Amino acid sequence: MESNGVSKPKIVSGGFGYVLEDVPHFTDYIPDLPTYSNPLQDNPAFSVVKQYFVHVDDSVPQKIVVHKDSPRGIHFRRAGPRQKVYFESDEVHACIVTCGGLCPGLNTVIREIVYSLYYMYGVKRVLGIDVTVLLFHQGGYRGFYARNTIALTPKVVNDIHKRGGTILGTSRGGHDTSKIVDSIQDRGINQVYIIGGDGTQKGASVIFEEIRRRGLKVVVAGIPKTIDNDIPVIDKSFGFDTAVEEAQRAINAAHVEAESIENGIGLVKLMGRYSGFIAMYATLASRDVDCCLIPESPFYLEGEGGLFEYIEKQLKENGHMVIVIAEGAGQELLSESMQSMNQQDASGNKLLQDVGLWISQNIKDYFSKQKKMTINLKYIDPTYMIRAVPSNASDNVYCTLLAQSVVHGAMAGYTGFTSGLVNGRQTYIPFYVSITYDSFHNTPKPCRYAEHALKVCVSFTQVKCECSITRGLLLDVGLQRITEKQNKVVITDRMWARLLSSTNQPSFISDKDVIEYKKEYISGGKKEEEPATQLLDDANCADVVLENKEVSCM
Ligand SMILES: Nc1ncnc2c1ncn2[C@@H]1O[C@H](COP(=O)(O)OP(=O)(O)OP(=O)(O)O)[C@@H](O)[C@H]1O
Ligand SMILES: O=P(O)(O)OC[C@H]1O[C@](O)(CO)[C@@H](O)[C@@H]1O
Ligand SMILES: [Mg+2]
Repeated sequence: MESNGVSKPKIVSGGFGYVLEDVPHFTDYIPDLPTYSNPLQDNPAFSVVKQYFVHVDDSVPQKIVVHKDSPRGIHFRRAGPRQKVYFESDEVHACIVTCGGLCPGLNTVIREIVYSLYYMYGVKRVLGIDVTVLLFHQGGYRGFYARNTIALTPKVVNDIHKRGGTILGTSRGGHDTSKIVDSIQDRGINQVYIIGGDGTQKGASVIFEEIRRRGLKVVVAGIPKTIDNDIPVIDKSFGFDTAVEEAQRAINAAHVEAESIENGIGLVKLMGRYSGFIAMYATLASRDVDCCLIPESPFYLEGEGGLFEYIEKQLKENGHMVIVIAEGAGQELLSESMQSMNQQDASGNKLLQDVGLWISQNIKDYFSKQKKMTINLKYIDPTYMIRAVPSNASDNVYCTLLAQSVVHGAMAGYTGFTSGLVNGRQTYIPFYVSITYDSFHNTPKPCRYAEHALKVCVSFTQVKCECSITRGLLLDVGLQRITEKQNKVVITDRMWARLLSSTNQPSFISDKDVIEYKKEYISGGKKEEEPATQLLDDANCADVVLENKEVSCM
């Protein structure tokens, strides 16, 4: 199972191109573990449910739109309770940690993990990794090094879902794998629930590898969190709906302001560092927005087809307009006109310059210099408001299902996985480690040539790469399902077309650019193949999955 101390993906192949990307299990590295009957079978709430336990062979397809001859493609293990569990109730010592930025629903997930452990599995020892009770606020991974934790009981977490934020606190940076695993071992923790975004899941994955290397019976399970909805594979991230709903209030205010004054422009900046999902969905939901600018769709200001021309036209025709801009949009324009900051946060994420202020100033300057018309621009920045609110009803239900699923998986002895919704079904998605084992150079360094082959043949543990660099040697490949790349709005997809047709804004791209974009993203040109946008009705169509045979990467 191991290559250079890193576990390989568990891939199970079946008929008609069926591939199961399975999750690790204790039995992969600890022999002769005892099993126990699942206590849920005596729980009156569940024992009446027909076929309550998930069949061992149940899996969920990643792509549900298929053609007559499509192979069955990639599948994930279906989440849910198993007949046999690998822990006795009083043996479990669980802990929960929240990392990265805030997101509506964090407290709901914490609450529901505690409730599921207590009331479904009779587990009484659950810790929150948190030292916010002390002077030094250090939640997140940093919290592992501090000696302070908080005991989480149903009473403690009873009404936390009504509050925004996370009762455990959070942090960026400061991930030290061996210190974290030492702390887990010292405290006798055997189930670690890690709630966080792409960075957090990468951190969880290396924690899992270290735990496995030490041969510990400790589950590491992730719950994906990101307000930007930039985690691939899963349908959408919890808190996203709440954020979009909250953004409506800012857009409404911008619309009211703009409408009430001559040549009024309401400009709203929303979160979305690299992915414009919040801006796109908030725009589609509102119908008052005349222009939506996102990181995935480059735009320009001056000249024919530019933003200024469109603003002028809108103001002449309607007397007002509303613009929504994602925080990561137009960053290349900003760095052209301002000194590039190149600063990073503690986790290494690039700190962005404020595009909202920048674009407001540019619009004002343009109209005052051109003396074309007097405009009235109101800039609204609800950035943190949309993520600091408690989760709405549908996100609360979603968080509950995620939490219950992750607890069922942990009790069943699965580990090294993230719990996620795929095509409306709860699943367990393996972390894997983002590594390509380059047997030519005999190093675990990622080999970009092999990664290229991986793009074509993602589901197999070995590919033979014919490129001149690796000279036909076999390469072991692994990929980090959840964090291998960021989920982004695909601007050649139907959803972005729907947005363009609802706002009537210019697409800012020429036909030539579209052809180039398609060449790069769609036809497997120099950039990787882009997945269809998640959250789409036409997403998740089947790709052709190649046979496990030689793949040319040139
Ligand atoms: N490659 C990595 N390996 C190990 N730990 C990491 C890695 N990337 C990030 N982390 C750790 O994960 C934690 C959270 O990362 P980050 O601040 O990027 O937030 P995130 O989980 O991506 O959430 P958000 O959605 O807010 O960006 C930090 O403590 C960081 O040190
Ligand atoms: O200011 P903070 O807390 O680092 O978080 C800001 C970032 O977090 C996110 O919400 C999620 O990554 C981004 O959209 C945003 O840029
Ligand atoms: Mg992140």
